[in-house]
Amino acid sequence: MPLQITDLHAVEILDSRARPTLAVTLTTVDGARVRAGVPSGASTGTREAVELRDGDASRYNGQGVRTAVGHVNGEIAQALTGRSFDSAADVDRALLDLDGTDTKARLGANAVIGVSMAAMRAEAVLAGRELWQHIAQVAGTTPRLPVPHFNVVNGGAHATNNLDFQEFMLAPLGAPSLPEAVRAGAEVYAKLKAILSAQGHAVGLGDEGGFAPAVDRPEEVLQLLIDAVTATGHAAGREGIAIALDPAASEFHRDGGYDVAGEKLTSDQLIERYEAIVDRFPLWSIEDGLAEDDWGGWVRLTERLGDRVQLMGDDIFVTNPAIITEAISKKIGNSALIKVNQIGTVTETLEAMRICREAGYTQMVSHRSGETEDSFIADLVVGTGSGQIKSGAPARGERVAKYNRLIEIAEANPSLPFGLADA
Ligand SMILES: O=C(O)[C@@H](CO)OP(=O)(O)O
Ligand SMILES: [Mg+2]
Repeated sequence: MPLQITDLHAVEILDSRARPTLAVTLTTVDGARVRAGVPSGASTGTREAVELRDGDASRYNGQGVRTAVGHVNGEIAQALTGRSFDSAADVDRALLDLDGTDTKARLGANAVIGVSMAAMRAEAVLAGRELWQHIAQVAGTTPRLPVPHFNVVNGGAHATNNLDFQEFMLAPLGAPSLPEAVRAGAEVYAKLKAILSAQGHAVGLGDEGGFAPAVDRPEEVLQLLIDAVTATGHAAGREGIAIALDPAASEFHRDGGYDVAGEKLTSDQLIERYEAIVDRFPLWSIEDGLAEDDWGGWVRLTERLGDRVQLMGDDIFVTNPAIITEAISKKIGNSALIKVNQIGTVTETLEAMRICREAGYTQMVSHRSGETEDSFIADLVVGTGSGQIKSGAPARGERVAKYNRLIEIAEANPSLPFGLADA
């Protein structure tokens, strides 16, 4: 069914960090009316699509996002309304043509992704399908419920503590179902809070809803997580709850070295540190273990640890089909983090995921540290069957909106498989 847009409208709203972002409402001639909220990162890769954004909270001036909102309501609305598109992918192509840059810097990647997400939603409504079912149809994939990855301790750019590693996640790989995985995550989260409190730590939260204790050494945090897992009666490891890390190493890569808990490490020393961590803890995945510009280090990291753990590229790959293709040819990592606003259209996101699938790279769909209540990524992960999602802690509305949508899909579709997908 053709997609004929009669109205396109953006409004400036707030993200979960009290910074401006935008929501786009799209109406079709058939009366479908859908909305999409645009997320925004803090530890962004330098090669991400370029959003028109404001500065940090202290420099909030509303100018960047206001410009993006103006582009949706002006130039983009003018170009798209009244036209009939064969598909949401056609809308994405029109957006790319209209922007005319490689990075979406002119119209703003945040303006573009908002319209793109809304177009995919509208197409699903017109096809009479749930969004996840429609995405599976468009991508030619087999739907599956993912293992949620709960970021329960926040550091790096997401918290004001001195912890250099950014994310410590619980991955209930052994859970029998999605709702049970969410329940397990919530149980351990509550236990971790109790353990931290009992040890005199503050239990304030970082940007993604995880605790942000004043602990510097990553190994100490990992031990706390394992204590919380076992104290709730779960097995620590792949048969129960495993651990996933996102050190976000670009953020502590300075002057050619890596600053970890007061030490300056070379790439190889940091790789050795990861090997020791993998020996000692039930770690199953490391995202951005090295910096985005340390491609040589990434090759060695993959040689050393690629058979033992998932090595996922986020800042280094930025959901970019061309960069992922190059990285695959250089045997860098074995997995990609997938963020729709990193590349800027849903079509290119699905293309990045297809390239990964064909190369045997696993994929994890991800939120951003600045989020809205939009749960698009829950449908994206189910529809593409990629088997893994991260959406922060099992707390805070903008994070649980995604987990709750997954529970809703799981309850309504008991025959959907749950768990990791084959690479
Ligand atoms: O590094 C990351 O993986 C993300 C999401 O957790 O953080 P940000 O959105 O700040 O880039
Ligand atoms: Mg990351």
